Amino acid sequence: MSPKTLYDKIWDAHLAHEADDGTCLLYIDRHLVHEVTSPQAFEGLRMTGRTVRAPDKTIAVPDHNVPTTLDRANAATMTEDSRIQVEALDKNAKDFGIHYYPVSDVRQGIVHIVGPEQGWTLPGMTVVCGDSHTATHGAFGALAHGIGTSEVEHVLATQTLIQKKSKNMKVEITGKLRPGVTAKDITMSVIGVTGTAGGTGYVIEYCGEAIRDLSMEGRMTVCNMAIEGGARAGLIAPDEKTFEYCMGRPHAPKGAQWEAAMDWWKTLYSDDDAAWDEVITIKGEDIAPVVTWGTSPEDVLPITANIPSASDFKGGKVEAAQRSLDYMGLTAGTPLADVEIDTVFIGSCTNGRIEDLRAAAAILKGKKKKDGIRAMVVPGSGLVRAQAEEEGLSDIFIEAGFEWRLAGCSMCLAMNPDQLSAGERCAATSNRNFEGRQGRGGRTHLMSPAMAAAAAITGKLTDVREMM
Ligand SMILES: CC(C)[C@H](C(=O)O)[C@@H](O)C(=O)O
Ligand code: SF4
Repeated sequence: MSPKTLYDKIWDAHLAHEADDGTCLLYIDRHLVHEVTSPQAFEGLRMTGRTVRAPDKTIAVPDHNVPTTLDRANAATMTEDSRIQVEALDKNAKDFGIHYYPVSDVRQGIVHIVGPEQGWTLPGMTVVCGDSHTATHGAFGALAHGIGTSEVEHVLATQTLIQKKSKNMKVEITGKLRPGVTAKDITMSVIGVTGTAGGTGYVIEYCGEAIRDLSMEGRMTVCNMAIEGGARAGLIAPDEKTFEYCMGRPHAPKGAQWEAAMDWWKTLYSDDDAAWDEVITIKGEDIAPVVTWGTSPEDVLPITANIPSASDFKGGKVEAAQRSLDYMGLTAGTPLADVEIDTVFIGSCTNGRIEDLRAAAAILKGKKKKDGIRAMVVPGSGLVRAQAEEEGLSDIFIEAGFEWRLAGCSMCLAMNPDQLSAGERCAATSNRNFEGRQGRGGRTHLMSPAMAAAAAITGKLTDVREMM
């Protein structure tokens, strides 16, 4: 048999049909659904009298529009548009008989945090969701694609997806990370190297010692941002950590089924002599704690750097850099560590898991946020919130002056009441920083949870290593 990459193996195992022009039909193991990209898809089924083909493999949860304040059970906390979308999901989940975690359920949260947490996401699966950050699930060695609303309807109706095969890219992070450097710094640094278009046409497999050393939470952070680098999906080969994370989860296989699954999961790695269309290697020791200065995730620099000038760039990027600097209200040459912030947001599907909250709490313990800073921690799910409370992390956040919220996408994007106002500058642990992402005129600097916590204390972008 010819050698295969992990992507090739999962692809081949799910290929239902291949047409002469290379268009393929893939079988889908898990379909995750949220309230933003599903209403028209369910409407499409209704209009044509179709049902959901595999309700047992279809899992829905509202996340983008839900308020995160304690009074959110009161519908008046939502805008009209949000309420319509959430109520539509409530109704569609009931009418079509799919798995559902409503706002009132402690298991509710961001779809990409709930899937793995409940054991829906497992190695070797194909996972889709009408959401670009479905890439997150690749951390389990699952082929996880974001899809559009018409594809959501197609998967609901047929449990298959029309796809063309992508190329294989290997991104290897060798050796160890230095202290203060996290999964978020890895994934942002990779985009700093490849650019936001570098992954276009590829599925990326992340590997190397620094990736192996990451927890499952960290691996999810890395794969989460594969899409920000333009890739179709991100993948990490499953290993003992993956199996241990999955074992005993509510929807993971049990007993003999677990053993059978393990037989397949253990074959899920890229063969030694597999062919790669592109290989990128980064030394773990070369990665620093990074922040973004501009309005694209590729605008990444170590926290010790200065704000660049437009003339540092070439071609079309010159104008883009100037526009970014103007929008961000930044002056070239200023040290990044001198940039003052107004707001801190710790959360999102990139960094809203328990380990992220632990990392932020470790920096904040016994300290207070700077006066005048608005700071919030938004756990990625109700279960993350409960665990953080049990571990005493919520007390650390509250004593430091943070708001301790309920689960949702929150300030990651401006679709719910948690938003920046014009000109407000935010240290954010999310994954996108384009103009208006967190609210019209809002300015976003992306970074790790530990870096965001450090910024809350000083009121500026801060090198977390000075606080360790
Ligand atoms: C609303 C949704 C379609 C969108 C996505 O696909 O990523 C959102 O989750 C985001 O992060 O911008
Ligand atoms: S947390 Fe942000 S990136 Fe993740 S799904 Fe929600 S809006 Fe998208």
